[in-house]
Amino acid sequence: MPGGRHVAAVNGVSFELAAGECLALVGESGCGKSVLASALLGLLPGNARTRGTALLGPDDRIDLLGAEETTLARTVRGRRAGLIPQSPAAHLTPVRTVRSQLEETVRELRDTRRGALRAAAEAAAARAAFPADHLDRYPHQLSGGLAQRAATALALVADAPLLIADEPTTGLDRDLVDRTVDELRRHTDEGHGLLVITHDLAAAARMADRVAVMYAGRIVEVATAADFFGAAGPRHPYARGLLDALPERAFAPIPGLPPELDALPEGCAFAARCDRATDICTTLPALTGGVACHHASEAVDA
Ligand SMILES: Nc1ncnc2c1ncn2[C@@H]1O[C@H](COP(=O)(O)OP(=O)(O)OP(=O)(O)O)[C@@H](O)[C@H]1O
Ligand code: NI
Repeated sequence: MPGGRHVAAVNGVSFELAAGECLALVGESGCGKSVLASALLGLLPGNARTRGTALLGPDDRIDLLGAEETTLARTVRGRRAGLIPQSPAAHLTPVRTVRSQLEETVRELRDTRRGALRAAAEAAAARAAFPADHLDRYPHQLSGGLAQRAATALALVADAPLLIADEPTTGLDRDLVDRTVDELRRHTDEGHGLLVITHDLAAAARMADRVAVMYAGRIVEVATAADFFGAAGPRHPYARGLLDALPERAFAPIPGLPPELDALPEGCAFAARCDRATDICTTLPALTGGVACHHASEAVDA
């Protein structure tokens, strides 16, 4: 960071994602979701440091955190791991139309004959609800929502075994959110792995097999979507707070603010906002059995 400050944006994160599975990563703004996505794809700024391993398999397993940039650029990004970026407009090539970018991707990745290129590009656009009569536009001629759908179409056409979608439905109205979510679910069911980052818990409930909740740079809970959104409910007090904040539930926001990432407490980062916190919360709870909370196994007042 400027001024030589050091920010631990993501810490001790560990999870698995299978082919044909969708994992939703949720959590408040600034908790480290996009940094995690960028780290996995080697897209962090040059002054960022990563530690650990992130294996992408099953064949030709590669450690995404240890791989050389040239390897990531040539063989991983776009081919083995796709990204729908959080700011899609900035990632589209400004001087080329959406159609030409889609066709180019098809041409690079598949052995498609010329006539089939156009059809493949148009099919991908349709899947992402990108209107065919806008295909010949340049990125600067697109609204935010259209740029979002263009990025989704590009990711779908690239057909990578792993797709990381960072807020793929921002700026879309509910109808389009549902269409996009259903299309991404279909993509997952075709055998792709999907890590979807979202603020939209309703979208997560609609598409995810499992949910990972991030708070101040750490994963504090991983649960099946059925448990998380169903009768069992989340077990981490923060995760419960996220659900309770929804208008269709208690509509009760979590009081307080998350800690600054350059001034994290040694213990549980949520303790200062948590009504269950006790002395033990000054030590860091490990993620065991899917939850990182000293009080997770205690009964909750309804
Ligand atoms: N290049 C950078 N240099 C320094 N700090 C950064 C940099 N990029 C991100 N951060 C910090 O890392 C933290 C995590 O940011 P990140 O973008 O991952 O959050 P997020 O969970 O994706 O939030 P949002 O939901 O708003 O997209 C933030 O506090 C941010 O200020
Ligand atoms: Ni983000």
